[in-house]
Amino acid sequence: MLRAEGITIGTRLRDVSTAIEPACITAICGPNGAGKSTLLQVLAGLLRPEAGRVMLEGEALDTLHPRERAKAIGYLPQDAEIAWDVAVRSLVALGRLPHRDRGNAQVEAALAALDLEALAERPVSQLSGGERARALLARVIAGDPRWILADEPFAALDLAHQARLLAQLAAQAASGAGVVVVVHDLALAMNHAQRVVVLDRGRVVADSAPAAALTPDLLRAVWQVDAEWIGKPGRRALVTR
Ligand SMILES: Nc1ncnc2c1ncn2[C@@H]1O[C@H](COP(=O)(O)OP(=O)(O)OP(=O)(O)O)[C@@H](O)[C@H]1O
Repeated sequence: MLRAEGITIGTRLRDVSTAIEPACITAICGPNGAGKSTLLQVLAGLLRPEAGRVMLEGEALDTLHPRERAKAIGYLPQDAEIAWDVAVRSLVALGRLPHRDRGNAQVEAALAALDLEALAERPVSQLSGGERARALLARVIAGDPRWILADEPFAALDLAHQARLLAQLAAQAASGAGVVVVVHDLALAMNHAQRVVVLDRGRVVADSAPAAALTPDLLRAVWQVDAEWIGKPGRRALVTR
């Protein structure tokens, strides 16, 4: 379990508690500025809360050695910058740093999972935005973390690569990883997450199975939109009125 307990950071997060479970996909949703990225950074141990704490599998996250934390948690920031212009394969291999091994098998598997084999020798400066996003995610997956925290991983991806990434994240969850994604696409959360945490102005306003969390009433209260879900479970679409 990855547990946030009473996290407060100014008005960005106000007494936020949630328990993220392994072996499933949790979506964090909410309007712009709701605190989603802030919460993800806190869960990754990259931002210290003013009050509250994060517990990773029963231990306080801030007591773990940074290398142990990096092995356990793979974090993909929103708009990640790449400091060095290395080849894609070398970038993905950086995901093995906490393990202090080359992890060739994991690197090749991550390249394949994100459809990057043909780009493996290309310098990252010569990638499109979506290709770059896939390379950064491959770096996270190559580290084989027990927890994957990804901030809007689908934002730059075309439809085919979105579907492929979803399948990849679902496979990681099926093999036991806890997957947390920040998403704006509520249909994606509804259809593919097992759990949805909704933030509004720094507070948790829903934390449950998607259909119970993303009700038309909540969409109206939080996003100020009149909308309804159509279609069958697992294939829902959101229609605004
Ligand atoms: N470094 C910072 N210092 C102070 N306030 C910040 C900082 N970064 C973000 N904020 C503010 O904290 C609030 C939450 O920001 P956050 O990035 O977590 O929102 P978000 O839900 O991820 O938004 P978006 O959907 O626009 O990406 C916002 O009001 C934002 O302006």
